[in-house]
Amino acid sequence: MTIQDKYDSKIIVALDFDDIRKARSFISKIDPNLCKLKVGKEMFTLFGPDWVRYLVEQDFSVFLDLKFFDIPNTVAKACKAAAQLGVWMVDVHASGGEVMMRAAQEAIDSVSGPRPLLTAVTVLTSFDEQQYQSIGYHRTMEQQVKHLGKLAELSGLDGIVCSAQEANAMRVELGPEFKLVTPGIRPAGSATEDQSRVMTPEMAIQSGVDYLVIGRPITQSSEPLKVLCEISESIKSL
Ligand SMILES: O=c1ccn([C@@H]2O[C@H](COP(=O)(O)O)[C@@H](O)[C@H]2O)c(=O)[nH]1
Repeated sequence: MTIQDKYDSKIIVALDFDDIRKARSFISKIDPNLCKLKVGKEMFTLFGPDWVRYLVEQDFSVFLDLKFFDIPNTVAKACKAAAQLGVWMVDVHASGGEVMMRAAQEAIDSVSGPRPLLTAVTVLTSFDEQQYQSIGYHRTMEQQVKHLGKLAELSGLDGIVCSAQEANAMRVELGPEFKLVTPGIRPAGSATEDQSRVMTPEMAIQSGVDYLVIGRPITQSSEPLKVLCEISESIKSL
């Protein structure tokens, strides 16, 4: 049984702050009904598991986005440790392969109580076709996302991290229950920064995405709460 999703928000705010006071100030203004939270490599490296535990204690659904990619035993142990923190979602790289993903799933299942969702990163949303080809894959990027999505499904995972641009095709390929988690979300007019495969929140929801990961357009704004509420409102009736 997976950890119950008590709150139905589809927005996951990427908490990529280097200053814990700023992160705490942002969190003090929101509540778990409004959004879920993602802790990635920066905040985890700076502030560690105590920061994750704190967010879980505040009743937020936390996505621990450390994108594990290593030999099966190492990834399995890391996933087990993540599950013990009480997070709602954790991820690995699908490129780690079926044996690694199955080991991660089994490790998470071995933890008593409800378990986190386990998702797999397909092709990073910062990649465009040219950057992707430069690392030597023979498939097109969309074929590769599809291939890794199928591999994640075969390995028993709950969903994938992909770009919203691939969501329609992945929904057809992977069915209605498989979770589609999409970074690279940019409200109209926002800077794309290092993201290549982007989509607006409204279009992403209409493409069948389950969860929108949004970082800088909210966290770097002078009015983060206002931006978050506007995005939340814009997808409410979709
Ligand atoms: O393919 C991926 C996988 C993960 N990410 C993470 O999502 C956020 C996006 O932040 P923005 O500021 O909205 O660009 C960030 O934490 C990434 O590590 C991703 O962007 N793409």
